[in-house]
Amino acid sequence: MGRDKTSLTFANQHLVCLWADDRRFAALACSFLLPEILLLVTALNHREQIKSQLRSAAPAIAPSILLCDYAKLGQEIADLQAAGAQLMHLDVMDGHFVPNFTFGMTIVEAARRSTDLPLDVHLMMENPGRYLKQFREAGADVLTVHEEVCRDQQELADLVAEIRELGALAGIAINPPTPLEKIDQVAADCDLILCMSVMPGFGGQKFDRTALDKLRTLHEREDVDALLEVDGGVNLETIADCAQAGANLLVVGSAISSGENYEKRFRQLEQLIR
Ligand SMILES: O=C(CO)[C@@H](O)[C@H](O)COP(=O)(O)O
Repeated sequence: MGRDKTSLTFANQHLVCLWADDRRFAALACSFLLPEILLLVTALNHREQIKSQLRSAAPAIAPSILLCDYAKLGQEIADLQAAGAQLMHLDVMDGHFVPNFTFGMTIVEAARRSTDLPLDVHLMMENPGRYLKQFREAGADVLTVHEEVCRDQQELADLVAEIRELGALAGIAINPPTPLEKIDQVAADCDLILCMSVMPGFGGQKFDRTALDKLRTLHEREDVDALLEVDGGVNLETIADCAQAGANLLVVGSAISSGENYEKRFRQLEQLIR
């Protein structure tokens, strides 16, 4: 993507020179640039469309497929959608950043073929920049990277820019011990902020209430237009507090997958946030 940006800037500078020289050359240069411009416009449109879809659904439950039965993934996703899900949350774990493995782009791609709902892909991994394009091509609509894997806020900002250029919503996630100051310079320029309410890696952990203060602070910041998401230990006891604190997207894993009837569990949870 850095290369694309450079080539665009380079081409733009030449366009200006050529325009001064000869308008026919400028028109020719324009036609070379058209595919790049169309790609940028398509990416922008997709991102805006998914963002407004999620904004109108909010507050929305984002079921995590972490604990689902992967032998029947398509059916699990269909059942969650029938129960009322308006997006799916997919947890990618690399065994380095978190002490657990899950899956990569093949499962994201399988999920993509199973539903038209937005796929919210949480990258719990080192070096996410290496794989952003592949996850996007597999069908991710939201790509969330962790602050903790970045050297500094500039690296985080670069990942955000790259995700946006790929046409996905750019999310940044912070673990419970990470203070909001660590994302201060990027918060106003991303599409989603995920406040983890457990240390990432496993479902079924106890909710950490420090996430609520972060959500409240972000919700009050006028310069932050990002969707606010919370993940970990969100269940019948904690979901109302999360919504009240300003969470737009509430990731729920075990509180849904442990129940036999997804629809009933969905209704119970939804009643607490409406
Ligand atoms: O990211 C994670 C776990 O690290 C999750 O998305 C889990 O799937 C949430 O599971 P519960 O805490 O709701 O059981």
